[in-house]
Amino acid sequence: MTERPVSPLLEFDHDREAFISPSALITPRDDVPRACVLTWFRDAADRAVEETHGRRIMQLRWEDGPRPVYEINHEGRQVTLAPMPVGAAPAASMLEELIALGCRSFIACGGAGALRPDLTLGHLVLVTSALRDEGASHHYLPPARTLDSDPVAVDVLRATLTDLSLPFAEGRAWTTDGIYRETPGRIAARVEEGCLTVDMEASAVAAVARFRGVPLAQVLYGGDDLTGEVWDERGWQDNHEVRDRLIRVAATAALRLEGATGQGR
Ligand SMILES: O=P(O)(O)O[C@H]1O[C@H](CO)[C@@H](O)[C@H]1O
Ligand SMILES: O=c1cc[nH]c(=O)[nH]1
Repeated sequence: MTERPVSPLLEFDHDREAFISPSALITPRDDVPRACVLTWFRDAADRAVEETHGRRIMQLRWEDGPRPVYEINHEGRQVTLAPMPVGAAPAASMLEELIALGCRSFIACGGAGALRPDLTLGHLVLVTSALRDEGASHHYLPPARTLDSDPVAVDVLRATLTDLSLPFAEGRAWTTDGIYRETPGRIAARVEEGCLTVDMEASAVAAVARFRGVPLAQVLYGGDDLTGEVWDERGWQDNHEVRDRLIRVAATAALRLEGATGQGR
């Protein structure tokens, strides 16, 4: 009998061809901006569309309802803005569809639980690597604890944050499928492994981007606080100012990344 690993997630399949291919389902469109912002801030995405006189380009069809994809106007150019679903697996599949649609340079912005006391509410974190405590990335890359972010995309995002005089920390994100299983022991172990934040998608979207050969970098802001005796929610999801600003910063960086990697049309 074949020896099987203890978890099916450790059983990586190197075959690049899958039965259902996003490029067979989705026709690439010339009118979709190649520079793309992925955001988990649905509220701020709606505001950005309204404020920049953007438009809905299309709706991706999903079983739990349509997922809109927008185009916003930024610095006199167009950028795709994709409100992303929460969770590693849905986010990974949505990114697949955006790549099939024709998007080519990606900056992701989201919020995350803070694992270090200096990550005050709204403090930015440039993700340089992610700890793969989720399932989705294991369908794209061989098993490993961590995944480094794309170095070119990280450089562009770092330069953008610096040019805009925005203070930021940089380091590793802990991506988990188990938001309600962040136990004290697990948190301590992840901090020991160098994680600054905890989120639910960073390593999964990084893995899809690596697999498909598109550049992607991510910036998160310090949201709820996991460093104390008890959880401090800090009202992190009401921080409109930082969420609106992050979408603009991500759009600037996505356009720069498009230029830096020659991904423009
Ligand atoms: O603001 P976002 O990026 O959604 O951040 C985090 O918050 C959600 C969980 O509440 C997950 O998506 C996690 O990644
Ligand atoms: O995934 C997440 C996001 C925010 N806060 C958490 O504790 N976990």
